[in-house]
Amino acid sequence: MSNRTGSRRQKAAEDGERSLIGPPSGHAGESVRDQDASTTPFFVYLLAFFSALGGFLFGYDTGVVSGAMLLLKKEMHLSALWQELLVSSTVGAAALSALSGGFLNGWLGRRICILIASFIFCGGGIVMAVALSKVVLLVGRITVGLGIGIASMTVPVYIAEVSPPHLRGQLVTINSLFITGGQFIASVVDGAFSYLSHDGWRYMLGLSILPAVLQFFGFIFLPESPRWLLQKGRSQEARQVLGRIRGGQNIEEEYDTIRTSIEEEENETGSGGVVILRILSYGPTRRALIVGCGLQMFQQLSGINTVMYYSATILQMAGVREDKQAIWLAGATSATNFVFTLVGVWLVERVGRRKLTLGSLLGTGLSLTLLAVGFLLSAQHSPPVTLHPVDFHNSTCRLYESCEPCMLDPDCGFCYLENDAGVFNSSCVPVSPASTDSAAWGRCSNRTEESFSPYWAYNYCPTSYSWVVLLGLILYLASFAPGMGTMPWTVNSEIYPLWARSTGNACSAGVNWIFNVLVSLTFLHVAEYLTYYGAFFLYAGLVVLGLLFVLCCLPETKGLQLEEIENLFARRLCSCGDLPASDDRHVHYIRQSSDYRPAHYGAVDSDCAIAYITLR
Ligand SMILES: O[C@H]1[C@H](O)[C@@H](O)[C@H](O)[C@@H](O)[C@H]1O
Repeated sequence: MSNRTGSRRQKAAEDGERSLIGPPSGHAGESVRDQDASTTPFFVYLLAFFSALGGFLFGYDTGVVSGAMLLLKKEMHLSALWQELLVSSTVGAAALSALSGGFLNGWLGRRICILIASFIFCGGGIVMAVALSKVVLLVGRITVGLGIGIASMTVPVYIAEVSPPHLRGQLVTINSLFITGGQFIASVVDGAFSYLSHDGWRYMLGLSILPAVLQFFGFIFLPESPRWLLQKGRSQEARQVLGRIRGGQNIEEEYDTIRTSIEEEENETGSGGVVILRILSYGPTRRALIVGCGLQMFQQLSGINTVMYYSATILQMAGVREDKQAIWLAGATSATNFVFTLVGVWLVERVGRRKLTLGSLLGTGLSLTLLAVGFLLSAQHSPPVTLHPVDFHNSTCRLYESCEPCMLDPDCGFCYLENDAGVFNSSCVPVSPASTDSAAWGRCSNRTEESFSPYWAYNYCPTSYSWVVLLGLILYLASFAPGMGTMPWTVNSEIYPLWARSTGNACSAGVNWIFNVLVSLTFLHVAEYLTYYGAFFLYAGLVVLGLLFVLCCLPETKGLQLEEIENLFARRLCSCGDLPASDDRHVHYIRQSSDYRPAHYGAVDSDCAIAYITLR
């Protein structure tokens, strides 16, 4: 450890002690640490609101497409490939732009990046609303994806940098609330415009222009992050902005901490060269990056987007047969996701990031297991195929004896009648090449609304165990949303030192989007090989790995100033044994900080001083 690092630690230790005692006498006002909600200026909330509109657009544009697709595939005669392209191209573009957003963020600043993102959102929205062909529509979807990527990595960083420490977790988590809020509003808009069978999709996709315009004009008047300004040597402006967002509080301590931290970071790691290489070659930032990317990876490996995407199918299994009804009820799924994200906002500063994430992972793992058991019971009691119509094309569908293997084959669907006694007169027939909504031929190729017309089940089987799956779905959302849905974004916004923050967030957001594409693109294939219950057992297993990862690697960042958090990664990432307290200065600092009980150390060997901190 260099002397400089030691000196910064020493200063941090002193700051920590100072904060325990309160501001020295003669201080002009409260320091930022001592603020509480009653003294937090309204301006900070305003900044958080306008930035989080980026999160709203992220949620809206990723969520709205499922409802729009139901209309689009009929109006534009979209093949399965085109449907897949229109959904995944946005997520793929988001991955690319999130990765390159790090450079833009460091170069142009947070504010300009948010302005660029909202401008791109407007452009993409307009292109989609007026698109006359599927190719133009694809261009629009890629454009909004570019906006989503930049917004997803910039907004949490901006909010974290302008927030006072005691509110930072809550304000950054509001961005996640806006993401799930965007997904919820998208499902309501989908429901409302689904009645407009001609051009309804134009309104669904185009409505995102409104929040984008609001954010663009809002940000013309809002300031740049003071931390970025100071890093760029624009100290006068930085001081002004800090004064403005702290609304008359004493900003000297915070200003000095940021400035000292920037100077020392430059001395320790140098200022030239490729940032990602500097991050990887410097221990504390390398460890932070592993934690940040790991959290984002496990967020997506928990299967959230698969569960959300297939919620309509799950509801159909549960007996919801009408398309429109399924769209509205899928809205209830995103509403549940939204409401439980609110619980996360409420809990983050009360229980801290680490406990929230651990609790969430535990619940997510258990509910995924319940989902898997529900699918297993449904598979074991899958209705038999009773009719075997002559198939002139010799498709594989004629070989199946029950619904389960039939629905797992992407080329087949289950056609059946149902009364109080259950399913009868059922057959397994090929799906129509034009649309998965009907069979290629036979009774289910031309269905009518009449009560004796057969049902067509594609991708699901009717089952009496649907309540287990439904319960699993609700418990899943209730446990995922408050912790795993929010904390990866929140923690990433705070764990990197200033020089590495843009690049660190770019990488971890990129990892999030890459795993998002991977999980959604592979789900149907995984289900084909492992069956639905196998796929959900697999996700549950991955969540257990995530639980171990968080248990061993995620330190608590609650209440610390951004400049102090780097210290938590000063030693090797530890595993979960216990080690007696040591005299290390860092440990001393953590122990003195008013937010904590004497620290609890987990370690594998004596080289490893801090693994985690038990909160009061
Ligand atoms: O944090 C968000 C949120 O949980 C969303 O519901 C999900 O769709 C996103 O992939 C995730 O990053």
